[in-house]
Amino acid sequence: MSKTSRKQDALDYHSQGRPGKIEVIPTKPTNSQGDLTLAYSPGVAEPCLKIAENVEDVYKYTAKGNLVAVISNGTAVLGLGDIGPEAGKPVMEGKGLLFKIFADIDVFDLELDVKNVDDFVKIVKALEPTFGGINLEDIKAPECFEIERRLKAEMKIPVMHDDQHGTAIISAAALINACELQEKKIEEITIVINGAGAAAISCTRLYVSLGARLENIVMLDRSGVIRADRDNLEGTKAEFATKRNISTLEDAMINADVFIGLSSADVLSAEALKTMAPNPIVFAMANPNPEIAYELAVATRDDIIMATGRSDYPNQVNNVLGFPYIFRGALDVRSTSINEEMKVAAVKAIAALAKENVPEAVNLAYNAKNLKYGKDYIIPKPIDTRLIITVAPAVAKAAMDSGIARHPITNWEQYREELKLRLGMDDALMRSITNKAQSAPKRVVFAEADNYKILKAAQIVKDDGIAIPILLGNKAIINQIIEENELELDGVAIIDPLEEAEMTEKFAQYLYQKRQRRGVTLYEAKKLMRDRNYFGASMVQFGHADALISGLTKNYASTVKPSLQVIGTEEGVNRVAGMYLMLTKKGPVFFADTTININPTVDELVDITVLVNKSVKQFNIKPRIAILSYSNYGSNEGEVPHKTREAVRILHQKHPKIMVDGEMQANFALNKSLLNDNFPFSKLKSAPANTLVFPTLEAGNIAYKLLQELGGAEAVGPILLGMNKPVHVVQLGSSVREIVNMVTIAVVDAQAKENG
Ligand SMILES: NC(=O)C1=CN([C@@H]2O[C@H](COP(=O)(O)OP(=O)(O)OC[C@H]3O[C@@H](n4cnc5c(N)ncnc54)[C@H](OP(=O)(O)O)[C@@H]3O)[C@@H](O)[C@H]2O)C=CC1
Ligand SMILES: CC(=O)C(=O)O
Ligand SMILES: [Mg+2]
Repeated sequence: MSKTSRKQDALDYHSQGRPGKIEVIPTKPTNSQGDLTLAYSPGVAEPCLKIAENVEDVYKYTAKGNLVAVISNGTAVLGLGDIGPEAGKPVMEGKGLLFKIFADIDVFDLELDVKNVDDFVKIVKALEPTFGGINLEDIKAPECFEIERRLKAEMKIPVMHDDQHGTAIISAAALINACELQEKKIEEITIVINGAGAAAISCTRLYVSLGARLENIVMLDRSGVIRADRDNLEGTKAEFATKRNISTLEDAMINADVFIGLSSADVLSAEALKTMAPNPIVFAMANPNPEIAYELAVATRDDIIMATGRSDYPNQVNNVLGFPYIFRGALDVRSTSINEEMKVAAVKAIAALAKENVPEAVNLAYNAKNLKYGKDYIIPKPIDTRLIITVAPAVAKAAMDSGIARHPITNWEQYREELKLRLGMDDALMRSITNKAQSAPKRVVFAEADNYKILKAAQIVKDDGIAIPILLGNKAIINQIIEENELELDGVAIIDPLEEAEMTEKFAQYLYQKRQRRGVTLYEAKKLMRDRNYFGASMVQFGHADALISGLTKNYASTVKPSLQVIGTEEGVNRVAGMYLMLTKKGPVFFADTTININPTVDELVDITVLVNKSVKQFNIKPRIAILSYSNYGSNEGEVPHKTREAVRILHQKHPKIMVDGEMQANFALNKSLLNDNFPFSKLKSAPANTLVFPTLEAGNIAYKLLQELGGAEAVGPILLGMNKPVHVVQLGSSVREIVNMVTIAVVDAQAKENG
């Protein structure tokens, strides 16, 4: 993409639709006159009076506790300089957006037309009743130091100048890890800091508090090296003046271990970079363009660890990794400020998280196969949802331990769950299914192990203790994929059916016995065992594995067939069916049949419902089943209303314990009041249905796909129902996440089948 089109894209992004990037959305119902009476006059007077009696109640009755002001006067906007408050507004709206999406913190961005420190402090101080915290942004040095110092001293809510401390925290975490990777000690490294403003001063102070030696640091501003003998040195600059007899960036770079850029674009040359010590560390953090272009730096030094403030290169060292979570932790314990202990806790939490295995969603988002702690991954990626559950609790705990928390957290497990819910990570059901799987992992055989996605999923389920993978396929090919992608599958069994004469003989004999009257000869049975779906199913049948996963590379029907022939259906069950677990914004809902029975008869609908009822219980959920149609309790005639009505009648008669009703339309099944108002006799009147049985495959299939695309629901499945042993077939081309989900379900299925 050309530079011009990127610029135009950025302008379009901001101008199209509703201009800007944020809006205010009510959090309470506003549909009726009654709602408005509560939201505004006269109802609103009640919380007003409560707060007047006890001012702390402002946290109970208003949004204050989750509201942060992002405040700037536009004097140091990114590396663009003093461009004014209006010109800085897109950045402040951007900070607001990041606060919201990464930490569910609401923001009002306030751009002040004020340069004078006294006036600035006076205005911000007066905002204390409105906000739970103050994030100062892009205010130039040296005024920013006094502004922050005075506001911290005079306000009882957390105040943080992000460019100073957010940047210091994240770059310190990155520096600790980069030193470790380059085998350097922080106490010994020589550091060149280019820039002597808000960010540079605060970063340097933090590095010193973490062990860096003042005498090993050279700081530069626009006039060159800050030397003790320079005239007119401002207070903050004097703190880092060097005694060395050098003047230029080029002088300072000779043999330096680390370059920290917090100045402006393209000020570091390749020539200067060449003179650095072996294994140099370069954080060129000026935004939007770094002190040296990423490509130039890595082309100049192959022993470098290179980071920028940008999201489009590896190692984004940007305060976005810090401020959302620091404020989240501070707000959640209602701390009176953000102190050193909280900052250091954030540094340690961020640095440690980089060493953990990277979730697949992060790999996918960055189009990476396998991000791993190393030179190109020294700190976590901003979209990593583990940041909130790692950094915010660390910060909150540090606030409590250092005695500045007014609202301590007592149940950390619950707090972490709440944090997950904040990001819409409400996959509580999937988490509980995962926990269940982890409580007794089972051996899962992967029929298509000569595939990267399958191997990656195998690694994840192994790492997470969900399953013990068994890989089927050609050993050389599988090992080559593992090696090429740096997967970690040491100790995992790889079985090539073509090398397993004994097992093949045993499995073929079995299949021959089962199918000899259905046209299968022993010779053919042996040949079939070369197909990994037959071999894998046989392994499960003979107890060499507990579950089979297949289907990524073949169509559904041809993947299921071998298992049906080898394993067959459950005793007393005549057919199999497919079910999806839909993780919707309103909670989990099961859909069936979405995969197998095209136009089920009445009996088939009954069988499907019985299978679904049994399977939903495996997930510790009490099934509440609605059999769907376009008709409600006889309101319409036709083939579908008739067969669904008849299925319900038989179910009520033969399976009275199953909580099922219908026929009904989907909105009645899912809306308790609608159902109660119109059909108060319904068996489902006390709560909405959580399981929907569709009259035809097309209805089920279309419904789940619409919900996925338009409703943003995650579909887990299809869960194969009715097999005698756990066999699960992923959809052609599934993602790693979908495969992992399927394996988790297969393990829970295996546990249930083992326990009868
Ligand atoms: N990646 C990240 O997370 C962050 C990056 N930054 C980046 O850091 C830079 C500075 O921001 P901030 O500290 O807030 O701004 P300030 O205005 O407070 O400070 C800017 C500093 O950079 C110095 N400077 C500017 N140009 C040069 C140059 N060519 N050579 C040496 N020094 C120079 C200035 O020198 P003088 O004192 O002589 O004017 C000043 O000391 C910006 O580019 C900003 O985008 C900032 C915060 C976070
Ligand atoms: C990232 C940031 O805050 C800045 O560049 O100013
Ligand atoms: Mg900034």
